[in-house]
Amino acid sequence: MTRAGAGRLILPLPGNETFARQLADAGGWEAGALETRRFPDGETYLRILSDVKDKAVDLVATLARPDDGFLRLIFAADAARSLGAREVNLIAPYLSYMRQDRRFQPGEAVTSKSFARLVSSSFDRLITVDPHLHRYPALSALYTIPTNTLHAAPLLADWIAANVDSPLIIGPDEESEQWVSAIAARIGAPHAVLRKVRHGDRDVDIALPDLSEWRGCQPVLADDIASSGHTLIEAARQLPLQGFARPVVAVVHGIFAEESFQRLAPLCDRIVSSDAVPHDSNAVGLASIIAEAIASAAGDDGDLVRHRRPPEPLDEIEQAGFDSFPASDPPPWTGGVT
Ligand SMILES: O=P(O)(O)OC[C@H]1O[C@H](OP(=O)(O)OP(=O)(O)O)[C@H](O)[C@@H]1O
Repeated sequence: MTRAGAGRLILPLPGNETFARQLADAGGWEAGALETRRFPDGETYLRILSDVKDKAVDLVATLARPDDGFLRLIFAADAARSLGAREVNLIAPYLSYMRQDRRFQPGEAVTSKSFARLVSSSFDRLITVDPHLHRYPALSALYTIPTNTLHAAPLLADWIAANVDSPLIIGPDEESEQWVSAIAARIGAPHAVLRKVRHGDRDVDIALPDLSEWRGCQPVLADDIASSGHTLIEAARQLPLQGFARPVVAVVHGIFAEESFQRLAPLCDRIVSSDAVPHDSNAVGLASIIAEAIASAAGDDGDLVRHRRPPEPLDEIEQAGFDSFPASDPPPWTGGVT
C-alpha cells in the first residue's frame, strides 16, 4: 500500500517543464528532470536524471502533436519502471487520438483504440482533462488502466465571469452543449448552440439559429479543441451577420495548427485557452485540479493491478468500429477528408 504523496516524482517530457513545476509546487512533490536528444540517425536518446527508485513517477506530457514525441514518452516510462519506480503514471492534460473513434471508411485505422492500447501497456494510470469523448461514453471504453477525467469548464467559467460583461456562451456544435451549458450554469449566463456540418479536416459549415433575443450580450465561443481552427473561424464569421460584436473565444485545448490562431485572431475580441497545451493564449491554469487528482489517486492506488483489465482482442475492436458505419452509409464528412 502506498501513501498519498510519499516518494512522488513529477517528471516532465520536453516542453512540459513549467507545467510540471506548477504541479510539483501545488502538491508539494519533487520535480525531476530527464535528458533526451536525437542520435544522428534520428533515433531517440533518453536518460532520466532523477532518482526514481521506489517512487511514484508521474510523467507529464501534453499530447498535442503526439507523433513527434510518443516514442520518447514510452521510452521514459519503460526506463522509469526498469530503474525501480513503484508505479508510472501519465499526466496528459491534452489526450491525443480521440477523434478517429470509428472506421469511417473501409481500411481505416481506429487510432483511438490503437493509441489507448499503447498507453495502457506502458502506464499504470492516466490523468487527463476533457478528452474528446464524442462517441465513447468514458475513457474506460478505451483504456484498460485506471483513468481520471477532469473538466476545465468551471475554470473557464470563472475566467469568463471575471473578464467578460454580459456574456452569451455559444457552442459551435451540438456536442459542445455539455461544456457551454456547464459554463453558463456556473455563472448564470444564457447559452446557445450552433449547428455544424463537417465536410473534411479543414472544411466545416456553421449555421446560426436566431440569437436576436441576446443581441446586447458579448458572445463567448466555447469549445473543447481548436485544431485547424475552422470550427471557430466559421462561427466567428457568422456572428456579426446577426449584429453581434466580435466574440471572445475560450477553449480547453488550444492546438491552433497551421497558423489558425493568426487567422482567427482578427475575427475575435480575445482568445483564451487553458494551459493543457502550451500556447500564448493560455489564461486558465490546470495545475491545481490535476494536482488534486494526483493526490486523490494516490490515496486509493494501493493495488493498481487490481484495477487493470486485459486489453480487448483487436478483432472485436475493429469489428465494433466498422459495423457502426458500413461502407454503404459513410458519415457526410468523409468525402472531403484531405
Ligand atoms: O479546429 P477544428 O479543426 O475545426 O477542430 C475542432 C473541432 O473538432 C471537434 O469536433 P468535430 O467536428 O471533430 O466533431 P466530432 O465530435 O465528430 O469529432 C471539436 O469538438 C471542435 O469542435
